[in-house]
Amino acid sequence: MSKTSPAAPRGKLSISLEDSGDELDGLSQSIQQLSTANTKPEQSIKPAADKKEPSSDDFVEQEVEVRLADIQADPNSPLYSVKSFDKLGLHENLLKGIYEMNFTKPSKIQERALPLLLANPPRNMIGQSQSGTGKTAAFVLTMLSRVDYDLQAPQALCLLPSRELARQTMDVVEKMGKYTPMKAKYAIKDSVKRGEVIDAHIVIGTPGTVADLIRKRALPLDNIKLLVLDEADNMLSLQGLGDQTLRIKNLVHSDCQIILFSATFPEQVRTFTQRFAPEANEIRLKATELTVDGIKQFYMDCKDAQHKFEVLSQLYSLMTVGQSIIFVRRRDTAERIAGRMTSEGHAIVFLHGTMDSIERDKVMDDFRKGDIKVLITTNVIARGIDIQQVNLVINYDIPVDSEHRPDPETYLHRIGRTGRFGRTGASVNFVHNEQSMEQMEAIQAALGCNITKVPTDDWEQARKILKKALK
Ligand SMILES: Nc1ncnc2c1ncn2[C@@H]1O[C@H](COP(=O)(O)OP(=O)(O)OP(=O)(O)O)[C@@H](O)[C@H]1O
Repeated sequence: MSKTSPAAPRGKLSISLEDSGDELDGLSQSIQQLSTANTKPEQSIKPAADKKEPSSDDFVEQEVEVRLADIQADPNSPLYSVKSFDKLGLHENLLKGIYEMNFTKPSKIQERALPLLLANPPRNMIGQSQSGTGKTAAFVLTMLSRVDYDLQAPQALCLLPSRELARQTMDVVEKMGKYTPMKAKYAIKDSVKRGEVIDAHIVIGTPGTVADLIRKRALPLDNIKLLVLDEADNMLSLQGLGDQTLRIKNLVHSDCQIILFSATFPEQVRTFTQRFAPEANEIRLKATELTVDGIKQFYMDCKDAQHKFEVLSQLYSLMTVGQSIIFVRRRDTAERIAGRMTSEGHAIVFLHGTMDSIERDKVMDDFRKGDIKVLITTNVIARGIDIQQVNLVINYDIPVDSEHRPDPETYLHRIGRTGRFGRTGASVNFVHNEQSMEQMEAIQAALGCNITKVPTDDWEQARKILKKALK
């Protein structure tokens, strides 16, 4: 695959996503690009058969695009960039895939990370950017650019924390790689037949299954030149998947390019990430830059645990919500609340980690298609899941870590299921006693964000506040 490669950077780079550098100079150029970018690439690629009469959906889509263009022209936005995709050193077949996905301009993380990721000799990367700002495209395009399509063997291995995220990432790989001869394969539960040896160029999986396949010699690692960890802080956390991830990393060549991406890199994993990906180029956010402006954050003060359910039920009776995700701490709570909501006439499904693969896939597919509007779940899908129609996230239980300490990272990932790529959304936290109030306040202080009260005794007022935020 021929590639117009940008000049390789000299030495290690450490960038803050908010540093301005050449951005102001590029503003007028960027506005010019926007006015042409919106029409040019899509028109040349979309087949004529796609043309149809405008429907109300088109107007919604157009509105988002116009707003997105404004946001992408704002130097303070994480979606801002000065360059177009054509200037990032990508192969034309990948550009075709990108434009067919209706991406017109890169986001800040894409613009900054891609030239570093594609430079030769390959260099490790630790990349941080807010939720919903397009990190997936950055590492997917790197995998698709780096593999040798003439070699039928796994060359890029992408590890992520959940089956659902693996499936979503595969979808992006297939769309972006549509005009390449790439082969990609899952390494998730029930995806590889007994006796099968994976020969796909790109492998996407969860660490447990990947480790298992390596042990069974079903996943050869000799040609792996790229190891990607999405949700890297989670993949490296010692209470979580850190052990398995480290074992896998120790089995790949020492000169393999290591790419770590996440919206969060808490202090306690920083040293470990730097050891895991030595000499990496780093793109970091400050603690105060982590929240996404488009997500309005609220809380509702419930009288006790029982009242939380009444408030939830009332909320869904009064509000017209697009799609929403309710997060709870425990699997049994998810099932119990789904049962009670269903008996009260609300259409809701649950998803958690002990369900079998077929059930999980069906729930997620139904929710993604929009057949189901409300999903209640645990932290299993707190990270990475991208469903643009989700405009409300409810923290039925405030997120805490395994030692019951407030967990700002999980909070950020959970609320980040809405407000994707410049869209607006709302999150509502339920507090019901002193402890949960303190936990929420600790999260608010850690992130320096504003969480506004919505009354539980004046539903007309509550409806107004939330309706405005959900617009
Ligand atoms: N340049 C772009 N132009 C338009 N849309 C984009 C662009 N890049 C990404 N998107 C879209 O933005 C959404 C969010 O992207 P993505 O899922 O990669 O975010 P993320 O940064 O990985 O978020 P998270 O931290 O939650 O995992 C997706 O729907 C994706 O298709």
